[in-house]
Amino acid sequence: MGLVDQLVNQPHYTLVNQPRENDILSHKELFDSIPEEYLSHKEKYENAIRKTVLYYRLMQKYQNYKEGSTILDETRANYRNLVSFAVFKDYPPLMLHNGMFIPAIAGQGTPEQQKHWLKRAKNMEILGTYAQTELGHGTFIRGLETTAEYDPSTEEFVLHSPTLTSYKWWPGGLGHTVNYCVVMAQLYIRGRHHGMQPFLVQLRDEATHMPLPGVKLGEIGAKLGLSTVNNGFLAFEHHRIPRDRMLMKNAQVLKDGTFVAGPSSKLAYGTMIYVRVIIVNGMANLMAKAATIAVRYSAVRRQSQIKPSEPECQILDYVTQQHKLLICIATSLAFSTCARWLWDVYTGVMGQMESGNMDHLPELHALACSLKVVSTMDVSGLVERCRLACGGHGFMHSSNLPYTYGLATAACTYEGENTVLLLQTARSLVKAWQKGSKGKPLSPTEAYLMDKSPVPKWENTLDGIIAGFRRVSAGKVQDCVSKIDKLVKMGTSYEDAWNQTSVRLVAASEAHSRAVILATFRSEVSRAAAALSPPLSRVLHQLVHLYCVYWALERLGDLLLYTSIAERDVQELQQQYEDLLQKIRPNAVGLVDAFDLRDEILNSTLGAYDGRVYERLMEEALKSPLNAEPVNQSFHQYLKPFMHGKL
Ligand SMILES: CC/C=C\C/C=C\C/C=C\C/C=C\CCC(=O)SCCNC(=O)CCNC(=O)[C@H](O)C(C)(C)COP(=O)(O)OP(=O)(O)OC[C@H]1O[C@@H](n2cnc3c(N)ncnc32)[C@H](O)[C@@H]1OP(=O)(O)O
Ligand SMILES: Cc1cc2nc3c(=O)[nH]c(=O)nc-3n(C[C@H](O)[C@H](O)[C@H](O)COP(=O)(O)OP(=O)(O)OC[C@H]3O[C@@H](n4cnc5c(N)ncnc54)[C@H](O)[C@@H]3O)c2cc1C
Repeated sequence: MGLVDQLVNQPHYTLVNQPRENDILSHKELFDSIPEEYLSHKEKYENAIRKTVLYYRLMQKYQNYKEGSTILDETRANYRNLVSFAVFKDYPPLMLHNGMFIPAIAGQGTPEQQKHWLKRAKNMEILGTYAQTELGHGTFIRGLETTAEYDPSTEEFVLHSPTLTSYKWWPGGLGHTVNYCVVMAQLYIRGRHHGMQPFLVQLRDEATHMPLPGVKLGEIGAKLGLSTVNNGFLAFEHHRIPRDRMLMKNAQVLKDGTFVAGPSSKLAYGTMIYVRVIIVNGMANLMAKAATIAVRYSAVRRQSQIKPSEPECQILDYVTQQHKLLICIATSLAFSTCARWLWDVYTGVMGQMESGNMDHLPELHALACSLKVVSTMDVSGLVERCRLACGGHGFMHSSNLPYTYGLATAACTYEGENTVLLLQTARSLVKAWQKGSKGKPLSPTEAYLMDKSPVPKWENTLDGIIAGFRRVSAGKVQDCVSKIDKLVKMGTSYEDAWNQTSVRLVAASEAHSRAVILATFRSEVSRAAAALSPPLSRVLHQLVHLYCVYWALERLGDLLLYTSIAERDVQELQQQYEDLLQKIRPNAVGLVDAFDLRDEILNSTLGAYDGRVYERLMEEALKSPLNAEPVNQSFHQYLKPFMHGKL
């Protein structure tokens, strides 16, 4: 399906904008009469549960899960991601149920386990989360302390949290919502350690919802965002579960305690790769939402004059405002394009692994890490830029930009903290360099590292810019390898040499990611454009061009170091950029309208389609409980005595 077909006809569009009678968003009981900002911490959660039940009941009614259609396809349709923005400004308490619990069973369970548990989970008969992170460890998975000791005499695993730092900490929905979870624990059999394995554990009684004996549960408290996700803590006190609760698709434990290893110990980490792939698309959606809000507001808002003789102009006519916002439109398209490309890579590798071929897993891991990092890093920064571009009204919760920032920035940390994941990709790049230097073939996305041709004359074209970013990445990787080799030759251990080079390694990893993103965005749009009308093809190519030139200007230092770009090229690039802003400006509102995000999904006083910004801001202000009375009781209780010197 071409790019714009994907844009306009993505599955979720058919689901979200389906005929009125089936339209979930037409059910107004899903929405809040009182803005959730005015609810207490506890009320917010309870209201979120109310809406969750309504939302899922409607989803099950309207979004018929085709038997055999995997949760991966449904999630890919963006359906939940987009429509849930309408019902929940933050993510719902069941975000992890669909986002990780079900995918973990699908990816780690045997066919029998999938048959039994996936059905119950998809029918919402049980609710689950994914419990890996602990109070003391998030990144360093091998350092996690929760244990699962196999007892062959009873054919059970004994789960235990030996220390406070071993308490599971963060899993969404864990506090008070879910009654099951996939727990990642260190497996021991007769005192021997068999690595991290996934266990499907019941936490609460299915009838009373009371925590089971030996299970301690609670929520971790107020956070920067995601206030309705009910992130919680979990501790086990020698809690016993049957042997068949270890998810045994990859590794198995036989009745007598024999451990049968899987093809790779890293397969237990497979759910994280899947989620990182999904996050890239989620970021594209968040960017589309913020860009729609900020661009529409910038078309409505008039402020100051460009010429004294003229009326106040749309703030979108300021080139500085175009500089802030047009890259946001291009960024959303870039990441939605890359997300579909990465999803196809993911499904391809999963298919190969089903037949035992693990060869492409390392490249997929490196790609998933780097694209998850760059998409979350860029979108967090650009959503904040959208907020700032809307002045004071962008600071209002009713604009929905602060919430959108919270959703984006959280993803810089969860599913692998960004620095750590860039170092993972760097690990892959250094290994590729070392492999290529021995004449061995490299993976398709890393093959450019071995381009030893002389640095060509710089060209201010898309090909020239993409080739330039590849030169930067290859140059940075080579510098890292040289520094590490030099340190090791001086007697430094490889590990210390790696750590001393890690700032450069992170930069090399980001450069590689940008080279992949620019090339993918460009090629996918070119492929789609062939099927489009000339005007549409032209504007999409303008966005690709803007995206490439923007990042070339953002990374000038690197290009000056590793390519033959000269001063006059830079001047020309800057002019190209400003010309593109001027060309795209007339289509800016049409482009965000093409994201086709309904008012209910935008959930924003500034981004509504009718542009009645001021009326909506006032409507929302009057919903504040403080506006229910002209004088608040605190005047009589505190201020008046204080002002009269009596307090
Ligand atoms: C807007 C949002 C949009 C959408 C959202 C929708 C859904 C989202 C749903 C849920 C998201 C919400 C909440 C998030 C939930 C979580 O956060 S779950 C917990 C996530 N935690 C992590 O990601 C932990 C990060 N840490 C790690 O991954 C690893 O510890 C490490 C990779 C950093 C280091 O691992 P080590 O064991 O130390 O090993 P290493 O020596 O570095 O690497 C060993 C080899 O293993 C390879 N490898 C590592 N990880 C993987 C993997 N996942 N898959 C495959 N291979 C892996 C690595 O490459 C090494 O290989 P070598 O050949 O080089 O040895
Ligand atoms: C909103 C939210 C939801 C979450 N949901 C879940 C969930 O549902 N289930 C779950 O299991 N977890 C969940 N998490 C936890 C999340 O996966 C962890 O926070 C994340 O993996 C980072 O681990 P950490 O918090 O221990 O930070 P650390 O790993 O302690 O990182 C702290 C700092 O140390 C640095 N650092 C750590 N290791 C290295 C290294 N090797 N090299 C260089 N620098 C390093 C990091 O870069 C970072 O700057 C969630 C987190 C958030 C914020």
